[in-house]
Amino acid sequence: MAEAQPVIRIEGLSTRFGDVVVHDNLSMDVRAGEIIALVGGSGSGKTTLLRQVLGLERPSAGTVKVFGIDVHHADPATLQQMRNRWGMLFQHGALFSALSAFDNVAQPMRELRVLPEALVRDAALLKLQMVDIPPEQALRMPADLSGGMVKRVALARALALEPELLFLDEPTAGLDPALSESFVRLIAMLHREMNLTVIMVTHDLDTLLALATRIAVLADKRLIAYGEAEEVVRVDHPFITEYFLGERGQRALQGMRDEREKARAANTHREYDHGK
Ligand SMILES: Nc1ncnc2c1ncn2[C@@H]1O[C@H](COP(=O)(O)OP(=O)(O)OP(=O)(O)O)[C@@H](O)[C@H]1O
Repeated sequence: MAEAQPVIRIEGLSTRFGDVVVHDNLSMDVRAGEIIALVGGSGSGKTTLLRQVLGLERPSAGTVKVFGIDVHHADPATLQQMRNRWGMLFQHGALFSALSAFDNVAQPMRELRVLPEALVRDAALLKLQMVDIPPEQALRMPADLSGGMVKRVALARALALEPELLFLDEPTAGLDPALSESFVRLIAMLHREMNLTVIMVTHDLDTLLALATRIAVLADKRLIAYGEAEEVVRVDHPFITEYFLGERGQRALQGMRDEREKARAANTHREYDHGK
C-alpha cells in the first residue's frame, strides 16, 4: 500500500544569511500523528526552520510542503487556508495583552468572520476548559495570570480553529518542573484526543523524551539524526553525547525507559485479563 502523504515534507532546504550557512541541503518528512521534537545547539537554525515551515521566512533553496502544498509558492488565499489548519504556540508574545483570556482564544475564530458570536463563545469556553481554565477565570487579563496559565491560554488559542497540525516553540520554557510536567500531560492528552500532528522546538529533555515520537537533531548545518530516542542516542556525534548522554540526559532517558516499561506491563496485564 502506498504510504500516506506526509503532513510536512522538507526537501533540499538550504539557508544562508550573507556568508553564514545555517542549513545545507536538509530534507525531512513529518507524518500524520507524529510528535516531532526539533533539537540542536544555540544558533543551529531550529527557529529559522520552524519559521520557514510556517511560510514566514523563505529558504535560500529547497522546498517546504505542508499538507502537500508548497508553502513558499502558495497564493495568499491558499496560504490563509493552510494557516487555518495549523496552530502555533510561540515562546514569547503568546497572548495579546489588551485582550482577556477569553477574547484571546475567540480572536482567531472572530477573524474568520463566518461564525456566529454565540458559537464563538461556546467554542472559546470549551477550548479554555480543555486546558483547565474554568469559565470564571475566562475574563482575566494576561497580566493577572500566572506563567503556567498564560501558556495554557495560549495553547487554547492555538487550538481555537481545531488545527490538524500544532507548532510549539519551547512549550515548557519558564515553567517550574511540576507545571512543565502537567503541561506535557496536557499536550499528550490533546494529541490523542484531537488527532494532532505536533512539531516542537525544545531544549527540555524531559519534555521531549516524554512526548516525541521522533527526534530531529540539527547540527553542522545538517540533520545529523532523525528517529526514535533509542536510535538517536546511538548516533556518534559530540552534540548527541553531550546533550543526551550527560548525567541529566541519562537520568531523563532512564525515566523514559521506566515509563515505557510500566506502560508495556500495564498493556500485557490488560491483554491477559481480556484473554481470560
Ligand atoms: N534574519 C536573519 N538575518 C541574519 N541572520 C539570521 C537571521 N535569522 C537567523 N539568523 C542566524 O541564523 C542562525 C540560526 O538562528 P536560529 O534562531 O534559527 O537558531 P536556533 O537554533 O533557533 O537558536 P536558539 O536555540 O538559540 O534559539 C543564527 O546564527 C542566527 O544569528
